[in-house]
Order: sequence, then structure tokens, then C-alpha cells
Amino acid sequence: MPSSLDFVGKTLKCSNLLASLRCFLLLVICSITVLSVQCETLDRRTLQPLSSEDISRLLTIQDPVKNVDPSNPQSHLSKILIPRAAGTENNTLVREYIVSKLKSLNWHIELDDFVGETPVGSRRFVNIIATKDKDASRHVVLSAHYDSKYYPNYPENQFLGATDSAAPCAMMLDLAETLNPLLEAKKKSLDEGSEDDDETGDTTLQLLFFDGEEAFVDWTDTDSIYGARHLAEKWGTSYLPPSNSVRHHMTELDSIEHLILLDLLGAPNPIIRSYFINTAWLFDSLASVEKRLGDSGAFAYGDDTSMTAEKWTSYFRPRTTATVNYGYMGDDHVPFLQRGVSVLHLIAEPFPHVWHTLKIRLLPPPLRPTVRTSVTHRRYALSYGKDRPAGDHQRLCIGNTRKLIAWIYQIDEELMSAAGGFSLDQLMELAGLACAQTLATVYRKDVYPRVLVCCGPGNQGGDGLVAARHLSMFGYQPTVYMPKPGGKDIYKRLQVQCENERIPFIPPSNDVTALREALQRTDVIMDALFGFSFKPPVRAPFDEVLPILNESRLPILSLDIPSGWDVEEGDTLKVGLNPDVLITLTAPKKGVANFLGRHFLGGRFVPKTLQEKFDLQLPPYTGSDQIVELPSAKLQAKR
Ligand SMILES: NC(=O)C1=CN([C@@H]2O[C@H](COP(=O)(O)OP(=O)(O)OC[C@H]3O[C@@H](n4cnc5c(N)ncnc54)[C@H](O)[C@@H]3O)[C@@H](O)[C@H]2O)[C@H](O)CC1
Ligand SMILES: [K+]
Repeated sequence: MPSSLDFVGKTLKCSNLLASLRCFLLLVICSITVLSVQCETLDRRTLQPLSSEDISRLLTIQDPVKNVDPSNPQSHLSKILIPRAAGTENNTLVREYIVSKLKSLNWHIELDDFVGETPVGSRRFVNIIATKDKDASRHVVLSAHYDSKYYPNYPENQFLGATDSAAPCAMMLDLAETLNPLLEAKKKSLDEGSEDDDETGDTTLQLLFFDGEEAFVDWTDTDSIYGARHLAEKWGTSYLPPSNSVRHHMTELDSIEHLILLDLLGAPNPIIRSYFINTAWLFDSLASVEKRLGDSGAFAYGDDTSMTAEKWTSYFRPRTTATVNYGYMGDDHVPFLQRGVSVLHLIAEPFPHVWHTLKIRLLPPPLRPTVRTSVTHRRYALSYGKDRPAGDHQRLCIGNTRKLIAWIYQIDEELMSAAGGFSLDQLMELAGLACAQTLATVYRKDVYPRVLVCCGPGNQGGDGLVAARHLSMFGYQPTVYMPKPGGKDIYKRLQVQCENERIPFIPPSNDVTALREALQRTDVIMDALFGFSFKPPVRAPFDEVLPILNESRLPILSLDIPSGWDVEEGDTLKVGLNPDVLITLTAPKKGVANFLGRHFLGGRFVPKTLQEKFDLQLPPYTGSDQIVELPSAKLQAKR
């Protein structure tokens, strides 16, 4: 029977989840207090509430049932709900339907067409990439797979995959159709200059319809998610041409704000959970969207009274610190997640009882849950363009940095004077801890375990050694590369501390062969080479080191200022590193005013007296955090 055959695949998916959950259990217990803070803040954006008129307008733009009604032969769902395993004629028919619908709505279509090896021979796979505004450099991606499970013989080969994932695909087409007039009106007003918003104008909606999600035999790493694996790999190495809004070395993957994957949706009463902390805010936003809709009676339909304002119940399992999910199951999002993409996985778990069975043939997918999920997504997508990074409390006067750079040495001196009372060891410890916390915040240790900490000859190199020690304690695998060790006693003591932690060191040398080899075994680079005392031009051996680090195309996190950048002028000589993330210490330097990547502030040691004396308008840190994320350079420039 197909269901029992495929139960192997399902067990594999679930066992991944269970294994991950088991691994994370201790962590959850130990770090519950910290996590409760992070859940509230990580990558958060605020969702601007829509008025009641907005909601009713949204619901009346288009009948929410029309596109997902299986009894209507013209609905999107009916058109997709045929056996459509990858490589079959039906698969082509469904693809052509999706493409023609989106083309007629004026969406830009790209097909990712390739041949892959499967246990049943070579097969053609075609991912569909539909983008509303092809010129926008940032994408909010909604995705689902359009293939159905392959079975060689009758009657199993009649498997329809209604929830898996015909209904999610139909929801996406419904969303495109419903929002199209609104998206076009917005684009028009941006083009005409009547609405001026670089931030949202540069973000567009992208729909990904994956092919070949299903295994041909049993679900394994190589027999599953053919389309997603191909696209994630391709996009990880496709670089976008640099422009005002596209920074150096930005890949197609970097352009993804969030990838939202819909799967196994459409059956009654799904339980949907939050799996990833960096999209927890997005999950909460969806749940609050659902609540507003439910409480306003928007889910009630016809004679059915089960979803009236008083009776409806949520599909979203509320998130609490005790129930944060740390595992993930095998699905199309995994190759993206492994490459650092922010993911929201919206899947019914436990899987619907009709999963990989033929029952759906006899029992059309229950209409109401499909409509409800579809409407919730419509409403969410409409308000996405109004989102902003929460930045009101993150005031930082970049205009003041001209003064700051002159003051930065003075602040340092005062901190370590008799009046300041700090020692260099103390400041370096707090600076290094903030740097390690930044890396752990952005780069998950299960995806980016191997950190190459590149340390320079000055105090910044000391920050790097402190960070390496903390990273090791956090569970990462740091390696220290210090081509020209500084002579101060403090560096030697820090090196001993690292060695006692069994952190490997690459022996100092002017020959960069060992560096090149180490980069082959690295997931992320920490740049602790030069800080605020760097004076261009770059001297040997670093003149050779910086280009090698850039050419590695690995993600880079820079400490205080990207190495090779002039502290006042930035990367004017174009010899500096191109980091993805920056952790500024004490206060931002003028040279990084136009830095486009993620920017954090750390060095939580500037006392109130010095903040007042130097008129530093530093943003408040939250709870026990050592770092605070700053608004993007683009937003600051506008203010
Ligand atoms: N209060 C704070 O913000 C603290 C910050 N910390 C960190 O310390 C650095 C500044 O440290 P400093 O020792 O003054 O200098 P650097 O580490 O930036 O580098 C000096 C080092 O580099 C050599 N060098 C300079 N220019 C070149 C060049 N063109 N080519 C090759 N080598 C060069 C120079 O000879 C020195 O050896 C700050 O940014 C923070 O990261 C403290 O840890 C805590 C307090
Ligand atoms: K640096």
C-alpha cells in the first residue's frame, strides 16, 4: 500500500525532527531565560495594523472560495488536483497552468529546468519562479511544491496530493490574483514618485513552485526535494550585479528576506508550529492576523456556524518559552535554511491523516480550512509592505560620528584612566563576548559550526581571541588564524586561555597556503584583523590575506570596522573586506555610515558619565543582551 510504503519516508522526516528536538532539549532547559528575551527581539519587524475597512476590502476583492473550491472545475485547485509526479505529462500541464495564470497577471516568470538522477532513472524537473517586480532587489518568498508523489502502478498512481501540495499552490495563485491590483497600484505610485519608500519599494513578492519534492522510492537526502536542492545551490552562487541597493557579493539567496514554505495544508484543524527563532516574530504576526480575522467573523461562511467569531479556534500553536521548537523536518526549505536563509515553515504537524493515501480521491479537501488559510495569507501579504524593522528605540546619530571618531581614543583612554576604573582586560572581555554573541545570533551553530577567527596584531586581535574562547564555549568549532601575533602580554595570556580550551591555531607565517586550506574547512569568517587604529595602505602579509578572505565568498562578520577600510573614509581604496555583518564597538565610526549589511552595536561598558560627557546617543540594550541591532544604513540615511 502506498501509505505504508511511504511511511518509511515519513518516519525519516519525523525522526529528523525528534533527533533535533532531543538534542535541543537540554539547551532549551539551560537557556530558557535568554531565549525568552531573544524570542521577543530577534529579527523582529512590526506589522502595521490594518483598519476594519482594509480587512473587509481585502475579503471582498475576490470571493475567497472561488479559487480553492474543488467542486468548481474552473478553480485553481481543480486544475492542479490531478496526478502530477515530476517528469510526467500531467506535471507539465499543471506547470503550464500555473505559468499562464501568473503571466496573465503580469508576473515575471523564470523556469529552472534541469535533469536529475533518481532511483528510477534520469528525470526532468522544472521549478517555477514568479516575481511580481523583477527589478526589486529584495524578495519575500512564498513557496510550495507542485509535484505529487510518484507511484509506478495503478491505482496508487492516481494519488492526487490535495494537501500535499495542491491546496497550498492554489492558495498562492489566489494570493497573486487578489493582491495583483494592489501591488500594481503601489508600484505605479512608487514609479511616479507619489509614494516615496525605498525600503518597501525595493521589496517584492516572489512565488516559488518547487518540482520534485517527493521521493521516487523512499525519502532520503538524495531521493527527495530535487527542485529545492537544485535552486538553493544555484542561487547560492549566482551573484547580483552591484547597484545602489545591492551590496558586493550579494547572491540571489541574499536577496531573500524570508522564505515561507507551505506544506500539507488544507485538511481540517491543522496544528501549525513555529520552528525557527529568527522567524518567530513572523509566526506571531500570522497568528495575530488569524485572530483579528477570526474575531471579526471573517472565517464564517454560509450556514456553517463552526467558525463564527465566538467559535473559531486557532491553527497556530501559541509560542511560549517552554514550547519553542528547535527541530526541523525534511522539506523544501532545508537547502535554503542550510545556506542561511530565514525560513518560516508552515506545515501541519502531525501530518494530516490523509497524508500519502488515496483517501483524498474520495473525500475532496475540506474547503473551509483551505479558504481560511488562504484568506489569512492574503491579509498578511497585504500588510507586509507596511512592515518596518522595529527601529524607533534604535536611535543612533550617524551625524555625530564625525565628532565620535575624534573622541573614540579619548573615550578609550578615559575608560582605562583612574577616573574610568577599567582595565584593558575587562574591556576586551566584554568586547569579545559581544562579538561572539553577534556571530551566534546571525549564524546558527548547526549550520555554521566552523568559524575561522582571523586575529590582527593589535587590541582587535585580542577581541578575536576572547570571541574564539566564548564561541568554543557556545559549542562552535573556532580555529584561530593570527599571521603576525602582537607582542603584548595580554595577547599571550589570551592565547593560553584558547589553547586550554583546545582551540586550534594556524602557525604564524607569511605563506598563505595554510590559510587557503583552512578556508576549505570554514563556514563563517570572523574578521578581527584591524580596528580603529588601522592606517592605509595595507601592509604585508595582510595585503595578501584580505583578498583571499574576500575571494573565499564565505560569510564574513567584521569587528568594529571592516578590515582594510579607512576609519573616516570607508573602503575608498577598494582593498577592504566585504563583510555581511558588522559589530561596532562603543559607537559607529564615520567610515561605516554606508555599510549595507546587518549592523550591531556592542561594548556594553560605556558608563552614564561618559555617555553624557560625550553626548553619546546610544540605543538601549535589552535585558542581558551584549548587543543591539542598528537600523540599516539606508533607513538612517533617510532620517
Ligand atoms: N573602547 C573600545 O572600543 C575598545 C575596543 N577594543 C578593540 O581594539 C581596537 C583598537 O585596537 P588598537 O590596538 O588601537 O588597534 P588595531 O587593533 O586596530 O590595530 C593596530 C595594529 O595594526 C597594525 N596596523 C595598522 N595599520 C596597518 C596597516 N596598514 N597594515 C598592516 N598593519 C597595520 C598596527 O601596527 C598595530 O599592530 C578596536 O577597534 C576594538 O576592536 C578593545 O579591545 C577594547 C576597548
Ligand atoms: K575588523
